[in-house]
Amino acid sequence: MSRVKALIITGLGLNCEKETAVAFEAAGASASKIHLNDLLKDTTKLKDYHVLAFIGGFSFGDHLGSGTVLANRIKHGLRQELEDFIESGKLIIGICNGFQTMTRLGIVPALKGLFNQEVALQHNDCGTFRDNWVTLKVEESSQCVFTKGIHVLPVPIRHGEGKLVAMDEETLNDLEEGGHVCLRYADPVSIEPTQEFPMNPNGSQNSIAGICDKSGRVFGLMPHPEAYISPFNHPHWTQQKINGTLPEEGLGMQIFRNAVEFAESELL
Ligand SMILES: NC(=O)CC[C@H](N)C(=O)O
Repeated sequence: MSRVKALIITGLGLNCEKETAVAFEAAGASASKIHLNDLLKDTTKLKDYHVLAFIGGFSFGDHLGSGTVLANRIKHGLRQELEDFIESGKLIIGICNGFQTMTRLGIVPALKGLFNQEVALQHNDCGTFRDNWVTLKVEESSQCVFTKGIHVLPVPIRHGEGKLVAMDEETLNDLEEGGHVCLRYADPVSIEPTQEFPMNPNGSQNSIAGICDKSGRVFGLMPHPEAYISPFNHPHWTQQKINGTLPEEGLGMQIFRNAVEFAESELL
């Protein structure tokens, strides 16, 4: 077990804490699950960790838009500590509702500094909640620490508000040119980014599924890598077993391994 410590914020309608903790632990870290209210009562706890995870779920019932209330609670109760955490070079991952929260908080992509919202995750173009597997193409030129060395990633999505929209054309260009785009929804055969539904489940601009800040250490994505930690999570695992392509572990683990390895080499 490495000395890397991951903090998973729980409570208030979030619901992916167990699988996210299992993923970090399988990658060699120790994972603590702390209720947001407990963290807000003692905000000094945050500095004891190397990796922070904002997880998936339905925080505050998605009222006022997914992630909005949670982002406000954090902005008003943990702002300085979060800024210090980021400035000290530590890692943050936001998955689904966590990504929505991070964009509302303005800690990703943070093109013009922290705590300015620059992108939004809007209602899916199809108008409904979607729950299906997608293929992600990794932008290998991105500085993202979490996606290093990965080329293609099959993962599930489950969200109603996942359409990434930049606040204006200039922001979209800056995202593209600054290496902030790390994941795109792709056609599973050609691995080319696509706007086509349901391969692109929400209509995200430029097929964007995940982005990072300029350091590559603050990362958010709509799909759920923590839901592919066992090879048997994949809907086609029996076929994969027959044709010899069943991986040894779920491919989502690569994201957590990258995080733990980076923290081990840079932060301990
Ligand atoms: N799985 C999730 O985290 C869902 C996020 C959010 N509640 C949505 O539906 O968009």
